[in-house]
Amino acid sequence: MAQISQHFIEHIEKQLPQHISLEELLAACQRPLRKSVRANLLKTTTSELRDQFEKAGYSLLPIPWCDEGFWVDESTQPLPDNIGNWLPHLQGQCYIQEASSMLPVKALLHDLEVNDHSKFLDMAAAPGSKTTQLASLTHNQGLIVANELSSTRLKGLYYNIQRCGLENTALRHADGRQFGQQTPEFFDAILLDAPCGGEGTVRKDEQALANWDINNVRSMSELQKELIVSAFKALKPGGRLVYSTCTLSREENQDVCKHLLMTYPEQVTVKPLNTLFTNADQAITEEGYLQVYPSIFDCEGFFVASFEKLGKSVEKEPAEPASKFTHLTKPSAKQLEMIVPYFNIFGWDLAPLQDELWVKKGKANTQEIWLIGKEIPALNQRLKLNRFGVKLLELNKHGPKIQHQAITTLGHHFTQQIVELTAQQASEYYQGKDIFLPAPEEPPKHKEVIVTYQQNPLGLAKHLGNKLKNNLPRELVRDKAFSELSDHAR
Ligand SMILES: C[S@@+](CC[C@H](N)C(=O)[O-])C[C@H]1O[C@@H](n2cnc3c(N)ncnc32)[C@H](O)[C@@H]1O
Repeated sequence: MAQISQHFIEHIEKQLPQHISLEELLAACQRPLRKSVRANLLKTTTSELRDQFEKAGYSLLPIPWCDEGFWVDESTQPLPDNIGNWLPHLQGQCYIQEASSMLPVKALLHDLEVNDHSKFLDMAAAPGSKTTQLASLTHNQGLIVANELSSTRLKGLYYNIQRCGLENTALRHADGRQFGQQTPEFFDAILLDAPCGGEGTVRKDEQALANWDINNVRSMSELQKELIVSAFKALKPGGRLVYSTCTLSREENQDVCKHLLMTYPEQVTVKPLNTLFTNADQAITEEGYLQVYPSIFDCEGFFVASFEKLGKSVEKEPAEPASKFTHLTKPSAKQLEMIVPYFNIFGWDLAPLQDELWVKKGKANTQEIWLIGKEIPALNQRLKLNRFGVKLLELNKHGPKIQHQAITTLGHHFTQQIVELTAQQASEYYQGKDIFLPAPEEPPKHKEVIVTYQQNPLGLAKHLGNKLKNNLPRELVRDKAFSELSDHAR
């Protein structure tokens, strides 16, 4: 049972809009949260994912604001706790994401024109539910900078970005408050899913309101105000800023938005969210923000506000560029003569992307070939990016070797050297095991093969005739990987 501090109850009672009853809110806080999942359109379709759940015996309910998301009815069988080890999850076809947390990206993209030059910033991005949602809905178009302050959480973000096949995302490990100064008026759209008190998460975390303290709310609000101003400065005139939290207190929501409006009275306007989805008006505030209480729509509490930038907020030119691509060089003609034919073996013609190839010095006399989007070099002049690009190859004295990240991120380009696995074999592959072939066959001339399951690339293996030698990176091995959801639901 959720423990709810009396101080919180007294505080929120004063702030509730007329149509929200305190009793209903407190009762909703005690109900367990419905689980929801979102299809990653970079790796599957919504209907394919629905089929996988329905085949396992689950009924699904649509989420009104997210066509790719659905609630999973657990009344007949619960979802397994270790759903992260389920093959479609490991392959990045789905993301377990709270329904209301799917709102901010929907608001960010609502009527927004997106093209290959669009620049997005996800200012507080880990563990990546919204970064991956954004890339899924924009089909890897443009460039996303995913920033995160916590180094521990950055690792999870990187894992999810790779798992979900994001090609266009650069990671940054910095305080979001730096962007306004370092990249003024640079991004077309910015999501600030701010660090917050998490009051809306009590249905999932019974302790979320146990030790509630107004002082924490106030200090969080100060940080959020600095972050929103930084985000606004980093936004191009005409650009879109979405501010969101999973908390309920006005101090961390409306007051933060008010601070932005008061700081830039001439340059900012609210984009009302009342038409974002059918029934959005049940959650709309008088300012045009969405304030989802756990008692409406039966999900987590969430707050979402959307703004448009009308005019410049920064007069000064940005400071000198911070860093250059000092550790990267362009491939030589000789290297290109090796790289391009090598990828032809896998059925991918890399020649049109030659301008995006870079060489980096690897470990022990190896060289690495990276594919780095055209927009990144200019951005890296301004910001020190921590991780970017897709590692395609390692070159050593034995020749080139294709890399795992190339397979999972760019797998759709590869048409040759493919071995399709059964569900059982795919689970064994993720468990780090070699796959013994029931009928030994002549190994192909080129022994490196891409293993797929349901046509989705899982990684690399070496075809030795009687077995496929597992080449999955050790850190991605999952001893408990499984293929059948229903077998694990008990
Ligand atoms: C609400 S969570 C983000 C959730 C994420 N957007 C998602 O959907 O998966 C807020 C994140 O902000 C990070 N954070 C805290 N202070 C920050 C700061 N000053 N700059 C950037 N990120 C910060 C936290 O570590 C946390 O990961």
